[in-house]
Amino acid sequence: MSSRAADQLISAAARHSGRWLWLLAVTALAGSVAELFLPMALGRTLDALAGTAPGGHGWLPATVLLVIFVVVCDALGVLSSGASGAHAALWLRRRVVGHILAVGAAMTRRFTTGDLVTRAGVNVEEAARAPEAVVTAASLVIPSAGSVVALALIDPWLAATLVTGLLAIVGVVRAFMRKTTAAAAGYQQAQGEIAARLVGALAGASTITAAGTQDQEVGRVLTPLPRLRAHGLALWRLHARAGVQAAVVIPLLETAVLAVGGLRLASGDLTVGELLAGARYAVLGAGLGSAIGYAGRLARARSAAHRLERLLTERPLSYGSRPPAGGRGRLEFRRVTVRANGTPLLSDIDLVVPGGCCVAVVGRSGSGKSSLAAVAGRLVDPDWGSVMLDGVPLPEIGRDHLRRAVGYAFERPVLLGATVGDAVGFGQRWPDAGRIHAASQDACADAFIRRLPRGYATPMAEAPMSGGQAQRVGLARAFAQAERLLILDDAMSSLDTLTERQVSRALTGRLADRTRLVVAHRVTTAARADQVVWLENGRVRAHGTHESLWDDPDYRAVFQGAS
Ligand SMILES: Nc1ncnc2c1ncn2[C@@H]1O[C@H](COP(=O)(O)OP(=O)(O)OP(=O)(O)O)[C@@H](O)[C@H]1O
Repeated sequence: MSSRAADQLISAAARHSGRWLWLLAVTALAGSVAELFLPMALGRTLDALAGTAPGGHGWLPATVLLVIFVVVCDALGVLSSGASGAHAALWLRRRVVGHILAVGAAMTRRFTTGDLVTRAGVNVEEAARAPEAVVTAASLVIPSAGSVVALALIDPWLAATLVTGLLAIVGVVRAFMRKTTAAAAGYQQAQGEIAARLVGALAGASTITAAGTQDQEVGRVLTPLPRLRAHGLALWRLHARAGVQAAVVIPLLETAVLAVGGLRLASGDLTVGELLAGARYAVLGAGLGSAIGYAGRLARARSAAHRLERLLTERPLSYGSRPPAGGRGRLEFRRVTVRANGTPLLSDIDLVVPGGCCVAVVGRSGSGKSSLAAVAGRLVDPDWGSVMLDGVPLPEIGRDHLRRAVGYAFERPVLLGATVGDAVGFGQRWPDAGRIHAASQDACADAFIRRLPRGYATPMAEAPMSGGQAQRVGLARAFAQAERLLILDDAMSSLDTLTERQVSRALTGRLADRTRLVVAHRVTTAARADQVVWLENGRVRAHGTHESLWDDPDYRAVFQGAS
């Protein structure tokens, strides 16, 4: 992964930090410049009070004003650094979450849910701190560079001493930053793994309780903990070592400048005021040592930005702008191949489903039925080949057109929306109550929805549903949406026989004006369909009517065990 891409992401976040980052830069710059003048003003004030410099009484109020100015700049700096970080996080989070959802199903094939949540949550926060860390660290260079110039004006020997010490500090900061970036990457990786395992365990909470394996599960979820600890300790060790090095180098540097200044004072080449100013400039110049804190923050931010960049390189589905051509939902697969991690899930599928036809997709578990359903309505794109709806390749169809034309129902639907009615109308720009009710009737959901305390207006949180009821609402959602192509991916598996028969009747009756692709395990579903596509190991083993295939004992074996 290139650190250039991560740096570009940080630059983009900086550009979206709003005016606050500018305010931070201006206050940091102004405060640093004011701090530069402070030692000189103090030195002049002392010389004036001691009577070694003429007419210096104006220096005292100027010094007081400078101190007030520095304090105000500090306060504004704290405010603007927080606000700019919040703006950067907002922009990054929108970009990352938007991208994750735009890539869709393909994203969850490559990253686990817990890992994605960690990246979009913790890592966004960390990366968003980079712009502020860069600006603040850059502002530390100004007092150091200015101190070198000021010391050169007072005495070149003092300046040479400071430069030598600053080179040592820069070396410490650079080494610290390099090592911290690597340790932070390991830490964030382990964090993501723990989150991924925890989300997996929560999804299987019932299984874990039923198996009584909570204790083992805690151990499994926390398996990456020793690695997390090791990286955490490495980070602390790096901080501590750099802190000690800075704690040694900074006073040594200040003492060295003071010692050289003392010698120059003794030889009469410096005044007392100049020595005081020189000592203050040495402290100011050595302030570069505090860049270690910002370097640490920047290192974590860069490794977090790497992790975000890794997500952003996943290609989202891009849509064309064409409406689907006229037709009844003729679906055509041409040499469609889908792979995951190098393994073919579907190979060379050539298939034509006539418009308005009901096709059952059958096959043993793992034969590729869901994969076929996923490419049929463009939840994912095939790696090779193409899928066409009424003669138009799916990627050329505009998103709104495509999503209106195709409706999906799944085995375990996730019901989104504030109310039950919203969940049925989810995905429609202007949900139509009549359409929602009709779709719910076709899915045998209307009766139980009306029995809820507030019917269709019942909030989802107050409508706990069984697996079969959730499937019926999921079916209703698909029926309400699909204008041309309805894809049911094992979406009736939890329905009782009577309900399944009623929904099937709607599928071959009121919904028969659109093409229907029904992934099924039940022999009755295959028998009711106009055609059956029989998949085996990701290939079409046979295609025909159920009756014509039934003579084949291998075909009959597909349904053994299923009702
Ligand atoms: N994201 C993925 N990454 C890798 N392999 C996958 C992925 N999704 C599915 N597979 C594999 O692809 C094959 C086909 O899976 P698919 O879900 O399409 O089968 P299916 O016929 O629908 O199975 P079932 O009837 O059990 O639902 C399986 O071997 C499965 O392990």
